[in-house]
Amino acid sequence: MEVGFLGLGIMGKAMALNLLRHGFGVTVWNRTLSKCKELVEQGASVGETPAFVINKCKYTIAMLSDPSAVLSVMFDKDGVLEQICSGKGYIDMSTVDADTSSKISEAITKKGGYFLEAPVSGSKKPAEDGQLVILAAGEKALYEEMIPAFNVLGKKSFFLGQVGNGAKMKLVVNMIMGSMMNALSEGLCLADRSSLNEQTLLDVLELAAIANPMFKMKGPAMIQSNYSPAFPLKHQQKDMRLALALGDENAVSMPVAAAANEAFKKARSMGLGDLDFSAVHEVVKTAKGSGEA
Ligand SMILES: NC(=O)C1=CN([C@@H]2O[C@H](COP(=O)(O)OP(=O)(O)OC[C@H]3O[C@@H](n4cnc5c(N)ncnc54)[C@H](OP(=O)(O)O)[C@@H]3O)[C@@H](O)[C@H]2O)C=CC1
Ligand SMILES: O=CCCC(=O)O
Repeated sequence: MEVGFLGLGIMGKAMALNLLRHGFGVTVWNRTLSKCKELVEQGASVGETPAFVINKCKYTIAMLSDPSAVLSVMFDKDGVLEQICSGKGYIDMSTVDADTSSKISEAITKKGGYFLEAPVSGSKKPAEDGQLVILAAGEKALYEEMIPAFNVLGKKSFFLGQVGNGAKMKLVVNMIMGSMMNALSEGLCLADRSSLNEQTLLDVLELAAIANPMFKMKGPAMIQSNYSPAFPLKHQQKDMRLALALGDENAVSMPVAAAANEAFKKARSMGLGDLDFSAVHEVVKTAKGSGEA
C-alpha cells in the first residue's frame, strides 16, 4: 500500500518510519523540508508540496501541530485541496477541534474526495512501537480501507461515527490527562515539602487504585526536572483550550480543567512550551504559596 504523509514532527516521523518498516511505500512532505532526510534514508520518497503528495498518492495521512497548521496545509497555495479529487482519501490524525475537522471534511467532500479524522492517543514511544489508540470518525469506507495502516500504527482503532466525534473524544481524553498531570505535579510537591520521598510516593501510586502508565512513565523524570519532549507542552495547552471550548459549547462546568489550563498557559509564558507537558511541574513548584511557610 502506498501512502502520502504530511508532517514529520515528533509523531509524524515515528509513524511514517513505522509504515516504512512494515513495507508501505511512503511519500513524505514537511514544511521544513530538511526533516525529510532521515525518512528518505529509510526508503521514503519526498513530495515538494502537499499538492504534489496528494496527486501522487491515493491515500494521504496528515499529522500536524494544530488547527491553523491543518487549515493552512489544506487551503493555502500548493495545498491539499488543489489536487484532492474523486477516489482519493485524506486522513487527518492531528489533534484539532470538531469545527476544524468539519471544514476540512466539507472542502474535501465537495471535490469528490473522502475524509477521515483519526487523532491518536499515545505519544512518541507508542508511535515508534505501533501502539497508538486510533479515534477515527468520518467516511466509514475509508476507515475500512485504512485498516492495514492502522494495524501497523496502533494497538486498537475505534470508529466513532460522524466527523467531529474523533476530535471530541481525543479532546476529552487529553483534558483528563492534562488535569491528571497537574494533580501528579501537586502531589510530588506536597510529598517533597512534607519531607516525604517523591520516588516512594510514585511506588505507592503504582500499587494504588489510581495507578496509571502516565504517572509511572513521567514521574521519575519529573523528580529529576527532566522534561525531554515526547508530547510538547504547547500542544497540551492547545488541547486544554479546545476542550474548554467544547465544554463552553455544551455548558459543562470544568473548573479542574480550567485551573490546569492556567498552569499550562503560565508554563508557556515561562518559555517551556517546547518541553514535555510534564514541565508544568516547574510552574507548580514555583507557584506563590507553595514555598516556605
Ligand atoms: N507528541 C505527542 O505525544 C502527541 C501529539 N499529538 C498531536 O499530534 C500532532 C503533532 O504532534 P507532534 O508531532 O508532537 O508535534 P510537533 O510539534 O513535533 O510537529 C508539528 C508538525 O506540524 C508542522 N507544522 C506546524 N505548523 C505548520 C504550518 N503552519 N504549516 C505546515 N506545517 C506545520 C511542523 O512542521 P515543521 O517541522 O516545519 O515545524 C511539524 O511537522 C499535534 O496535533 C499533537 O497535538 C497526538 C498524540 C500524541
Ligand atoms: O496528545 C497526546 C497524547 C499523549 C499521550 O497519550 O501520552
